[in-house]
Amino acid sequence: PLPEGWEMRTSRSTGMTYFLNTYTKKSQWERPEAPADPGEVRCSHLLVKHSGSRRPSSWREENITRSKDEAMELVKNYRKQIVANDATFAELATKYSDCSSAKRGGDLGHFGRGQMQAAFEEEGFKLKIGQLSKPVETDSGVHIILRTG
Ligand SMILES: N=C(N)NCCC[C@H](NC(=O)[C@@H]1CCC/C1=C\[C@H](COP(=O)(O)O)NC(=O)[C@@H](N)Cc1ccccc1)C(N)=O
Repeated sequence: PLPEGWEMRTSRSTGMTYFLNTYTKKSQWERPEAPADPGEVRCSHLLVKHSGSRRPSSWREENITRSKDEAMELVKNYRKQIVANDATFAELATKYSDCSSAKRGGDLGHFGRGQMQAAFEEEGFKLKIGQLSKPVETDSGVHIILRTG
């Protein structure tokens, strides 16, 4: 079968088979090997900054001094609470995320490729809708990402 998100079509002019990415409506001749790239995704994230963050300050804390290891521990703990249904992603992001998106339960809206830092983009585009990422490190700090759209 074809990987997720692709459809097989026959060219009306040449009768040749081609493949359509049903998300971006782009087509290609080669048979796809991987699920179709969604073009853009919608994600929420919970960011825990640390002393090595590119901007070690946030709405929560003027001067962030925790170590990267402490940030990683916090993120793993938040992830455990979400997976155990002890708290929702939005509740924890609203309370603890060092990103301004905390005000929106962590929602970043939709974004395409080339907008976010590489590690964040890679994970965000890899997640299925509704899936929670493992901890992801960027120059901003340590994130957990929830794909919502
Ligand atoms: N929607 C966009 N295109 N906004 C520009 C994103 C820039 C991009 N940001 C990142 O890659 C990380 C991952 C997600 C958030 C983020 C970092 C920072 C926090 O880290 P800091 O910059 O203090 O190091 N939050 C932001 O940018 C926020 N404006 C994101 C946002 C907040 C509210 C509503 C929408 C988006 C980058 N290329 O640096």
